[in-house]
Formats: sequence, C-alpha cells, structure tokens
Amino acid sequence: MKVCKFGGTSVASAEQIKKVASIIQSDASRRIVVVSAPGKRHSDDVKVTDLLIDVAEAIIAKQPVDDKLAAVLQRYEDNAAGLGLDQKICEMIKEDLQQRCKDVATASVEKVFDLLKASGEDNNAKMIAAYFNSIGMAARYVSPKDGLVVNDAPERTMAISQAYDQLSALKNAAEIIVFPGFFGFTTAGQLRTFDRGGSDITGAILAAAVGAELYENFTDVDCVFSANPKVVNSPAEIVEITYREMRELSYAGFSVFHDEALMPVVKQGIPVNIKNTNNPSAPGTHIMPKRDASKRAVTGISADSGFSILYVSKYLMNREIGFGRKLLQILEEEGISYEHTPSGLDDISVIIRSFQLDEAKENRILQRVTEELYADDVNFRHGFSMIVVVGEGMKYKTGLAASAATAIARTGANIEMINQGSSEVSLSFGVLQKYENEILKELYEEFFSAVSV
Ligand SMILES: Nc1ncnc2c1ncn2[C@@H]1O[C@H](COP(=O)(O)OP(=O)(O)O)[C@@H](O)[C@H]1O
Ligand SMILES: N[C@@H](CC(=O)OP(=O)(O)O)C(=O)O
Repeated sequence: MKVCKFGGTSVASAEQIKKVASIIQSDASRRIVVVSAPGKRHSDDVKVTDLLIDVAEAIIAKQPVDDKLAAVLQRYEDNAAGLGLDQKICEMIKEDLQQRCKDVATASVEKVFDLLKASGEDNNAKMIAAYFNSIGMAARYVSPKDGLVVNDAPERTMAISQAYDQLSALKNAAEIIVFPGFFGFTTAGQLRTFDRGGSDITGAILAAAVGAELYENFTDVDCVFSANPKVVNSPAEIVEITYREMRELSYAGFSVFHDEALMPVVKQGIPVNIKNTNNPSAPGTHIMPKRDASKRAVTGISADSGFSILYVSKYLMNREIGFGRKLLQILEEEGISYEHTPSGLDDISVIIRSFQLDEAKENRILQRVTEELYADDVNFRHGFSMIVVVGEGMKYKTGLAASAATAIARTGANIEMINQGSSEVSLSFGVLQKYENEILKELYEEFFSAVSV
C-alpha cells in the first residue's frame, strides 16, 4: 500500500482537489491520503495557514477577528462551490472555527496558535473526504486524535512510539483514509502542531506505521532539483537521492521536503517518491537508502539564511579541559541549540539559528562567557547564510573543496566558516547573507555546467 501526501499547492483550489481524486483513483494501492491546508493558488496568494496565524495573532492582541475568519472561510466556500459540495460543510467549518476561537479565549499563546493553525488541515481533510464520497469513492476522514500521539511541551513536537502502534490499524481500513497533516495530540489530549511544512512529517509517520511500500509526496514541481529553482535557472533534475543527501539538503533550504519527515521512513527503509500533482506521470525524485554515486560527485547545493555566529577566543583554549562543554552548557541553559562548532587552537565559533536569540539572551551569554570562562574575546555576529554542497560521491573526488572555495571567491564573498570534517556527504560554508544567491549560482555553474544528469 502507498501513503500519499498532498501539499498546500496540491489542495489549494477545487481544480487541484479534483486532480488529487483522479491520482488516487488511478492506483488502487493509494490507500492513505494526507492533506495540507489550502496553499497558494498563485504566487501572490496567501496560504490558509498564514490566514489562520493572522486570526491567532488578533485573538492574542484582543482585536476583532471577524474579517480574518471570513477570509479563511471564503477559501473553503470557494472550494466547496467548485467541488459541487453542499454548503452545509461550510456551515460546519464556520462553527468549528468559531468554537476554536471561544476555546482559546483564556489559553496560552502556544495553544491559541496550535488550535487555530491545525484547523487548516483538519477542515480541509473533512472537505476532501466529503468530496471523495460525493464522486463515489469510499473514503473516510480520520482524526489525529485517533492515534497520532505526540510528546508533551516544551520539547519540539514529535510522534511517540505509541503513535506507530495505534496508527498501524489503518492498514486494514476498507475505505481510503483522508488524514489531516501537521498536528497530533499528547496522551493528555493536548493538540500540538509540528513545525511549518509539517504535513510531510505526518505522511512519513503514517507510512512507517502501516509499513507502506512507498511514501508518495505530491507537490507542485516535477522533482527535487539540484538547486532552488527560484534562484538557479533550470537546475538539473535529481532522479535518485539517498536519505542522507536529502537530509543534508532539506536542512538548509530545500523546502520541498521537510527534514524531520525522513526519520520515520529511514528507520524502516521505506522509499519516498516526490511527485507533481500537476504532472503525475512524471517519474519524480526517488529518495532511497542507497544509490550508485559513481556518476557525479555533487548531487545538490542548498542555501539558507538566518544564522548567527558566537565567536569565543581564549589563549591556550586547546589545553583547557571542559571548555567546550562549559560553553555549550551556557547555551543549553538559555534553551539554544547549535548547528556547527568549527574550532582552532585558541578559538571556537558556534553557529546558531538566529531566531533563537534576542538582545537579553545575547547579553547574558556574553557576560557569562567572559566571567565564567575568562574568555579573551567573545562576540555575536549576525546575518549569515549557510551554503551546503551535498553528494555521496564527494568523498571520492579530490580538489572538490578547493573548487568550491574558488567559485565562492569569484563572488567577492569571504568564507566565514567551513565545515567538512564529520559528515561524509556534505561541505558547508558560512558566508554573509547578501552573497547567498550569487554564491549558489556560482557553485551550480562550477559543479553542474556541461555535465549531463
Ligand atoms: N531544490 C528544490 N527542488 C524542488 N523544489 C524546490 C527546491 N528548493 C525549493 N523548492 C521549492 O519548493 C516548493 C515545493 O514545496 P512546498 O512549498 O512545501 O510545496 P507544497 O505546497 O507541495 O507543500 C517548490 O514550488 C519550489 O519552489
Ligand atoms: N499548512 C502547514 C503545514 C504544511 O505542511 O503545509 P505545506 O504542505 O503547504 O508545506 C504550513 O503551511 O506550514
């Protein structure tokens, strides 16, 4: 059996939802359908999840929500009309949204966001199941309440082992299951959403739970490209990619597949196929445990902004036992995770996602590192991007780092950080954000021009 996830663009309009139905009808092994909230219908459109975030923000600010709720409802009304569905379903969605607004009147900020955001996929799954039924497909909406069990706050939302046991029963369902992506419930019944883009994670959890033969992830591009198609013109298509390569690429900028969606399928070796709802006969990209990496050293190049560097220098740091641990402990106590820690004899840099920092935290960290670790110099710098060159074949290719550095030098950018050491499949560069796109284009030229895929 196959589990199919349809992203926001695939369920953005009635026309798109009709494509989803025919994709499911065309292959009897497509038994579980995971859906996102309606996404963008065109580049200037707003995703329903973002409209719901507006509603949540208004609730928190104690401002009127009626216009904002109306904008959400309008999307469902348009879709219901285009699908020929009874407007009763829109009444049901309106009541659901009003009830959620009441339920969160005195709730914490996190709960307000979670409950409102999750309604996007929940109501869409109900509507899509109703549409499937209306055209004679035996289908049933299933709530994440019936098995998608997640951990408690404050840790980031993740499915716990109980979820896999409970959801495995879906493999015996007689009907096609329509399951909303993006959220689950704790054992105490608390709703929690995954990170943005998290419907990919729901699909992966279900694929693992039922032991699917394939996890199909439908989006709006024919395949995963070797670089972001919005930056590089007509990048090479990736036909096959390993889990490790995909993990590295989706970590930094390959927004087409969420990096947390790999873990559940990797554990069971379930292959993933990224496909296009608008062109389902295209073979797409296959993500698999292993592949022949002899043809090309580099598989893809990704880039992501929003990084900060904490730089610490102290003479004879290399001889001081426990210096790194104490430094990282200070970050841990501030609730900060880190990405890389390149170091020299007397210096260490810690690369951090900037959204975790604020002025007060930074000042506390600077003060503690100075006073408790007796650092000679400590500072934060912001506005960096990470560029990651990825390929299973890289370890066999000499001079690759030199070629990458030369390509970056052509843009005039200074390399602030290089990290190759531990990962066998990636080479990362920290650079000033303003050079990101130019570097991506230069690196693409360096590794992909004049080579056939
Ligand atoms: N390397 C890449 N390959 C393919 N798509 C990419 C890549 N990097 C970024 N993208 C973008 O990811 C988008 C699809 O992901 P997403 O927005 O999550 O879609 P969905 O609506 O299906 O969830 C594409 O439209 C494309 O612009
Ligand atoms: N709707 C949620 C979850 C999701 O996965 O969406 P999409 O499939 O459109 O990336 C979001 O916008 O984050």
